[in-house]
Amino acid sequence: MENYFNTLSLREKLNQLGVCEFMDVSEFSDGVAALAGKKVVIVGCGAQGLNQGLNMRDSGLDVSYALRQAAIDEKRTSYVNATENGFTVGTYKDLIPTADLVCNLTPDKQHTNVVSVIMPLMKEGATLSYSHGFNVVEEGMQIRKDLTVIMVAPKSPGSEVREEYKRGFGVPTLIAVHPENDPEGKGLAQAKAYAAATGGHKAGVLHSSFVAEVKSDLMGEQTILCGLLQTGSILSFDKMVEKGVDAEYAAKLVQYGWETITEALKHGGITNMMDRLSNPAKIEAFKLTEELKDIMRPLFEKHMDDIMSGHFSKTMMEDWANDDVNLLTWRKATGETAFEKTAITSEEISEQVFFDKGILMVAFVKSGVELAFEVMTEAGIIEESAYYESLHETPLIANTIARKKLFEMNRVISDTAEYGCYLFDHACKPLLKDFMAKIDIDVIGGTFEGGDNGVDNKELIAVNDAIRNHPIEEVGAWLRASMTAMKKII
Ligand SMILES: NC(=O)C1=CN([C@@H]2O[C@H](COP(=O)(O)OP(=O)(O)OC[C@H]3O[C@@H](n4cnc5c(N)ncnc54)[C@H](OP(=O)(O)O)[C@@H]3O)[C@@H](O)[C@H]2O)C=CC1
Ligand SMILES: CC[C@](O)(C(C)=O)C(=O)O
Ligand SMILES: [Mg+2]
Ligand SMILES: [Mg+2]
Repeated sequence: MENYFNTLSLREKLNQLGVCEFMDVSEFSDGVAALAGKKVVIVGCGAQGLNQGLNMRDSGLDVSYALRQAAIDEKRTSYVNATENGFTVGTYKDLIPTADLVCNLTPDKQHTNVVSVIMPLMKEGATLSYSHGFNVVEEGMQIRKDLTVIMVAPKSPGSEVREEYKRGFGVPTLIAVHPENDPEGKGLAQAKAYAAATGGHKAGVLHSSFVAEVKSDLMGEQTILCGLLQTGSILSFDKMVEKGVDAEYAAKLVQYGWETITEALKHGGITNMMDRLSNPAKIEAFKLTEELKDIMRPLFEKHMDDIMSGHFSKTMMEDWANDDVNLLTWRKATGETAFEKTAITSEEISEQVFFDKGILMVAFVKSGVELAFEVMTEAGIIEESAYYESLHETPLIANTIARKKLFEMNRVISDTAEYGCYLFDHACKPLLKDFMAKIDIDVIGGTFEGGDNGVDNKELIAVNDAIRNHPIEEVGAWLRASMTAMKKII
């Protein structure tokens, strides 16, 4: 097998990277009809498997779970999750031959093994689906020609896929049909029905390609979504403790700070997040952001370049073949950071205080979101996709840190995201050494001395203009407006 993306001509690479059409909610008027009465078998019952399955069943689809024999025999969490929720569970041999749609929701690392075992069991003309295209794009998995291959990729952790559905909504979702496997031309209709069954159509569906989804998803998770939140957590906490802030207070400010400040992104983008600061603090956060962007831009570009060339996937797969030595070493090191180990204070921190004492964290978010967006779009990823993979998903990942710090984030995200997160974090922290040496508690954990709160008018106008006119603010405004409009119609 060889990297599928790298087999394409430059023209075809650019074509597939540029596939991105925002689908109007009216395109989902058939709802789940294309899958009604069909047998849906999900392989794997983890973060995405369980939550997507619950949504699909509630949307009227016939869903069961095929688990590996050992998971059934040992009554592993996947088995318990599926059976306690009243789903039929069986082995691959029991269920795969009966399936019209097989949803492969096992970890990416296992896809070649799993697909090689289930493919011969699939009936003629059935459909195989993924929620991330790594196996097809980076490993070049070849799928039997009679099978249709689709992708329905929620831009969200599995837990929020379920929570949003229960609220009567959904999470933005990318759908695609693999151009090499659409023998009957039914892939798009089925992908739309699957997205509707998970609630994604109520939040915004992008008709994308396997290639565009993989390259943007890997970039988002490695940089702003997980990598930079990890780096920012560790550096912010360590700085506060070094400067004498109570460690338990510092731990709370960081653990809940990301969630609180990024909530402002959901409502009004970076503009709104920055507007939550006083004028002098906003100008200071802006300056810190500009410095951070200059320092980190080459690292963001390296991650994008390595993802595009296949170097990232090649080296991660080498680690898979080497018993995950890097992943496990990095995971252990994360667990041993002082931030992870410090209990949090019971002292209340009010919502505004997270902004006022978290100016550095605001700067980390702004710089990471903008850099990820800029570098992705420069590489040919369409703005809407880049928005979902940066600004939109940051608050959803921040929620996981609020639950149980970095451990929870790295548990909930996929194996590829966890690997990429550590890779970025280990490269980023040394890069920020000189920058962090200059940081004091006026921008993290303490009070910003804004004097009499006065600012220079011209400087404030220039800063506000720069914030509001970043391209991510323009695309974000209309995507958020579409989400709100859909919420109102539905
Ligand atoms: N995590 C997320 O929120 C997101 C994930 N995705 C994508 O969704 C897919 C699933 O990821 P995720 O939900 O994180 O996966 P999980 O790590 O949560 O694992 C899913 C399930 O796979 C089973 N499994 C593990 N190894 C094997 C194997 N060798 N054979 C068969 N089953 C196995 C496990 O059950 P058991 O060990 O009991 O057999 C587990 O229940 C991936 O493609 C990922 O990229 C997309 C968007 C977000
Ligand atoms: C951000 C990580 C992710 O891509 C996701 C939850 O969308 C993943 O692979 O887990
Ligand atoms: Mg993702
Ligand atoms: Mg991912």
